[in-house]
Amino acid sequence: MTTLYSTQCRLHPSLPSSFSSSSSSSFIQCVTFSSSPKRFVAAEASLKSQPASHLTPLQTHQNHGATAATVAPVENDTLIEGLESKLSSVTSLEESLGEVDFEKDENESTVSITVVGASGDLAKKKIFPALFALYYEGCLPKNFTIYGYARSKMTNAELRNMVSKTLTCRIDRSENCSEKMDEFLKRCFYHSGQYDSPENFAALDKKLKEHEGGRISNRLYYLSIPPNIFIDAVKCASLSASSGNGWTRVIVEKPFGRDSDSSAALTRSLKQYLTEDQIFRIDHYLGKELVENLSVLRFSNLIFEPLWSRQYIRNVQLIFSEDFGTEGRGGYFDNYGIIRDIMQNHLLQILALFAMETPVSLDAEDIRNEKVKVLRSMRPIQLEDVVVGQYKGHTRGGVTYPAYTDDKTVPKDSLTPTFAAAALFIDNARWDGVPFLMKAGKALHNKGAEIRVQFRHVPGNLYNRNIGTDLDRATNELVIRVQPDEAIYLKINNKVPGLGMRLDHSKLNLHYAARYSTEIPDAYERLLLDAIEGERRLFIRSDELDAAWSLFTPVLNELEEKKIIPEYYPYGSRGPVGAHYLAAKYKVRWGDLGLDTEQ
Ligand SMILES: NC(=O)C1=CN([C@@H]2O[C@H](COP(=O)(O)OP(=O)(O)OC[C@H]3O[C@@H](n4cnc5c(N)ncnc54)[C@H](OP(=O)(O)O)[C@@H]3O)[C@@H](O)[C@H]2O)C=CC1
Ligand SMILES: O=C1O[C@H](COP(=O)(O)O)[C@@H](O)[C@H](O)[C@H]1O
Repeated sequence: MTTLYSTQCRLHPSLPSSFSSSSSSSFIQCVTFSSSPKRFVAAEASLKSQPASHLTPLQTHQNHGATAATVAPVENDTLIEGLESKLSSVTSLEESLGEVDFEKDENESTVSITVVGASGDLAKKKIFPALFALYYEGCLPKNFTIYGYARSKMTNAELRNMVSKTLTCRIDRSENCSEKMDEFLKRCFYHSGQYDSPENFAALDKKLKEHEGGRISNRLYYLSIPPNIFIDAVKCASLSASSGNGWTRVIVEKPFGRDSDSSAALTRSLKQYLTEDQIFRIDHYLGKELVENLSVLRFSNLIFEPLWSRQYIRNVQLIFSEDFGTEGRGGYFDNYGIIRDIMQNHLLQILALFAMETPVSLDAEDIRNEKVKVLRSMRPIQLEDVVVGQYKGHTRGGVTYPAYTDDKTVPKDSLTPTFAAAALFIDNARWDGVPFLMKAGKALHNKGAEIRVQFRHVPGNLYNRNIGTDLDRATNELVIRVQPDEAIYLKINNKVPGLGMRLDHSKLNLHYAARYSTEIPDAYERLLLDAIEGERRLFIRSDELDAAWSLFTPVLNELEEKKIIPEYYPYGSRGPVGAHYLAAKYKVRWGDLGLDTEQ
């Protein structure tokens, strides 16, 4: 096989002795890509004060390997059964799995990834599987170690057993899957400790140093713990387990506070121990393939950008729905509600990317500057422009679905919204008067996330007095289906073939499963890789966060102070009817009603 190589370099700031120290010294990381499966060969060289503009940004985790063959659905089942049987052998891993004998070259660097809260739901469900996927794809650096850290008592073997149960291989490239899993698990270790114990973190530091073997050591901490212990963990990691000669970064999970004040307090506390550059606030929706594609769609296609304004767009809809309730997370959820859980972060981030002006470049700061401008141009949200709902129990087909307040961790009289719809406006020249409608809910009839862009009427439409289709309703609509079954489609009016003249509303459809044979990476894969590479584009900067909270805090306070009673909707329904009145107030019809959907 011919192997093609290309090398790209990026400047990394190095923070030698503690989290908060600043240093003018930097080093360049060069990564060589090849078309062979082992395509990631990292070499790092020390360099002082090289201007970042001299460097090409890295784009590592795209597909550089050979294109995989499409696997027919019937074969997938067989493949999955095969993987399951391989997995069962991995689950019996013992401590004897042994540890990796890294080659020790002091000029090389290492990356140690510590998952703080490794015993928890997110770590098991998302973080370890994403790390394995990166390893499987050859995207992790050569010398890496993964540590799980939590209070639970576990041996390395027990952690490996736990982790192995959630690992899967790419369906389209399952070669050597169980060997890859074994290799990966050999790089996983566990350290039990308290989140507020400098001594326990010092013991972790000692173990990390043994793996790092005197080389340049880069450390990534993923805080997969409840927010009330973020600061304890950051403090201890900072004081006792930061890198001595490389970078130290911390990924912080949401929620970042519950309003402007608590968020600002969290940022202030984090900044006692970390610089802004070290904080990677994750919003996993930014790592989703179609959300990342938004900018590509807008800025690399001539046909969209000229239409992207109040002149042609009538309204924009951002819709999130889940067909299950808060099962198992009611304790967390009741303190936050759907507006904080989904709207203030995931949907607002999408809105900002959707509405921003063309950034100066693809650099993180240029993109984030544009997003902040959008957020700061937004009109304060009026209580009359918000509808809240809460799901109630429902029996269908002999199955009883619980009410939100049936959850034992939720107070019986809770008013916390599990559904919300809101109308938002951006008071700038591009978007003046265009309603951005958001809708998010749990325990609805389906699961999905999408962006719908409804265009204006065709002026003086020749076909208006026609002809099979009500053209007042059949305006163009661009739908970006983020999940599931990713797609981008444009609804257009088209002549029905035949001798007569009849129009129908059809779709130009870019359906990812049909167009691309590769599996779409999970959002956490992209974001973890970016954090390892120091790419901040998809992480939230503190001023973005402030602007997002400034927008939502007043209306959240008003909802709580006025004890607004949510509109109750049955589990599994389409949500409160109030959402339709809200849309109608702005002469909008929700695009996800299903009446004109998807042939
Ligand atoms: N789960 C999910 O789908 C999502 C989670 N998140 C966020 O990610 C973070 C982790 O989520 P998740 O894994 O669900 O959280 P968990 O509730 O599962 O907590 C993670 C771990 O933290 C420790 N822990 C839990 N509660 C406490 C406590 N009160 N005091 C000290 N330690 C505690 C436990 O480990 P031990 O007892 O072993 O120390 C637990 O295994 C949270 O900030 C959450 O909001 C964000 C998006 C989605
Ligand atoms: O952040 C969160 O996201 C999940 C939905 O994420 P998805 O990637 O599965 O769409 C949501 O269930 C959870 O309540 C929220 O905290």
